[in-house]
Amino acid sequence: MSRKASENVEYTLRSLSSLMGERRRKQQEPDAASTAGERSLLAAAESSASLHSGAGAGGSVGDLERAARRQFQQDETPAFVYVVAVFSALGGFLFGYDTGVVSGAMLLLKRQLSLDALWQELLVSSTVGAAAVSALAGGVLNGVFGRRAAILLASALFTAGSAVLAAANNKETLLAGRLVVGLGIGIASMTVPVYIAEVSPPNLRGRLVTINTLFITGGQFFASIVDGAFSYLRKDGWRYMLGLAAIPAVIQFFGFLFLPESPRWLIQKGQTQKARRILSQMRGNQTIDEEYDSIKNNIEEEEKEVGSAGPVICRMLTYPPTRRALIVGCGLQMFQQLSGINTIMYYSATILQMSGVEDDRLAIWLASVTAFTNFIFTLVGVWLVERVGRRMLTLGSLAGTTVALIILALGFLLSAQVSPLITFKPVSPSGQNTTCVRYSYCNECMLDPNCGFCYKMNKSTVIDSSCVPVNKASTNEAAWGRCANETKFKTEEVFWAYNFCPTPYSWTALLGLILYLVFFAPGMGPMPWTVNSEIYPLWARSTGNACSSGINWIFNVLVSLTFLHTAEYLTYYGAFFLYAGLAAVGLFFIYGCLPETKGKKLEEIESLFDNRLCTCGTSDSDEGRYIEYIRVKGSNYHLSDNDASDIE
Ligand SMILES: O[C@H]1[C@H](O)[C@@H](O)[C@H](O)[C@@H](O)[C@H]1O
Repeated sequence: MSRKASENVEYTLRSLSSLMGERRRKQQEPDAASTAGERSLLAAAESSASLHSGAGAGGSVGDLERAARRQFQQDETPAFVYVVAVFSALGGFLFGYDTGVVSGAMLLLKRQLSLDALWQELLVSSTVGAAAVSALAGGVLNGVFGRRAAILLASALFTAGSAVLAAANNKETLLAGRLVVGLGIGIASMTVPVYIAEVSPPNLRGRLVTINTLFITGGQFFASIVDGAFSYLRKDGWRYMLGLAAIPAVIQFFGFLFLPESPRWLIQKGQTQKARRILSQMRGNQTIDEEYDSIKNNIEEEEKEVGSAGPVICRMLTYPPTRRALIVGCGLQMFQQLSGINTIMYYSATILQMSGVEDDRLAIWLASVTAFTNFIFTLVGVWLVERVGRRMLTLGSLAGTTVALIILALGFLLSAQVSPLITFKPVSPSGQNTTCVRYSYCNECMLDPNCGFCYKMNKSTVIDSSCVPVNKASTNEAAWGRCANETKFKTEEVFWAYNFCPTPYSWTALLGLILYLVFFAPGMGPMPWTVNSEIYPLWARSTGNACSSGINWIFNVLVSLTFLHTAEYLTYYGAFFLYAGLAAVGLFFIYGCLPETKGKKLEEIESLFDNRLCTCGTSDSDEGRYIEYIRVKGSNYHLSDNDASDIE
């Protein structure tokens, strides 16, 4: 057992035996009510043990331990913790909404403000870029001003940004609004999981933090519905799409004016009375002495061990346990993005079009089915996280994601192999040269962002096919020729495919897409956020989360900006095989390096990183051992194999 872990056990035993001493002392005092309360608790535990084991009142210590555990689980968590978690998770909702809504808004914006490709790219990526910067800077903000101030600032930024976007009259103002919203997203993405983790009781922490990711994917789903609904409002529909985010932002802002600061941050800043008050509010009928002492001792110990001089990031990098935690946290966030979630979400409409969905608007609605799948399966993650634990959930999820990526890549590979031949080469009306006429097959034409595929169908065979320039103002039609007028497609019996090719293998890609979301959403989606909120000691928590969230956003930009180029060089199937390869590397990393944090107190988790990095798969870690608390005489006890015998 590591030094830190043994100190923890020692501390727990010390507090347990002193409280036991107190218990015996008090038994002799005429405190009838409390003795009766205590007896009833122990009697309940014993009778429950006998009931479940059939061993009678003298059942084994194991039975008693199990019964005590059951008893503890029946202890009510006050509704206040849930209220706090939900209000904080509105930050996640805004993160999801603002990153998701832009694709639909852009369809309308580019027409109304005649945006060229560069401006479209700027308006989408500026938010993610700003989020990366503010997530990194959010560490200092969190450390100095606290979690509550950071969340208030994020909701103020969301509100201001949404108002600017709704009222914008030119592209420059839009860019400013998107940057402000991005700053809010970055701060929220790193603060909310930390705040929720710090106010939650250990047995619910994973579930409550995962709710934040449920809100992210919920925000993305809601954004896709709003996109669909307002896409009918050709003029100014985008104002509603972008401005609606102000509503949850204002709710969160006013909510947080009344919600408390994280007790852990307050203890760190020496505001102990306030911290005790908030902690008891959060724990309801459970007393807080042990939790409070353990946070306080931990802070003092850390200060002795690591010191408090120099920037936190330097201290983190020179102190092996936090350095290892940082590598694990950043690695998880990096592999989340490298497995391509945002490309999959973004290209889901294309994948669906490959499967024969021709109507653009239908494709937008179907994309909301993708977002819905992501959302619903994140809910499965919320359910599983406290059952199977973070490690198993992440490993299972990434393994499934890798297989799904391979199926997706195979779908594209098969489609490329039967890609329709180009049989008709029309001459450009203006006589200008176009690269599109050079291609012989649809899959070459599809990878050129300037060209689209125009064809007719004879039963299930593609005929009279040509590769022609796309209309720069609307990718729904060609620049000239048979496919130049969207409204005439039906009468002329022609079809237009931009970014995809008609294929009989679309079902394989569709299967890959669905499997991808089913596997990714419960584990790889939420776990990087959840695990990062738990693995750093208090002094390093804001900085650790700032770095790992920054990595998440940096890789988010990198993957989305490089996807089209990667697809151009490696083709679609090459790009998805590449993601599958990266996900497989991630699988080894997680297998070796990610310890189980389920059920542990935040103060105990640091000791999981005492051993050499990447020995988790083989080490004798406490994996699978569930640490629970039982309340005896109104005190929280840490129940372990050693101390169970102390309980009569
Ligand atoms: O955890 C979230 C979630 O999976 C989202 O769907 C995705 O868009 C984000 O990039 C990710 O960080």
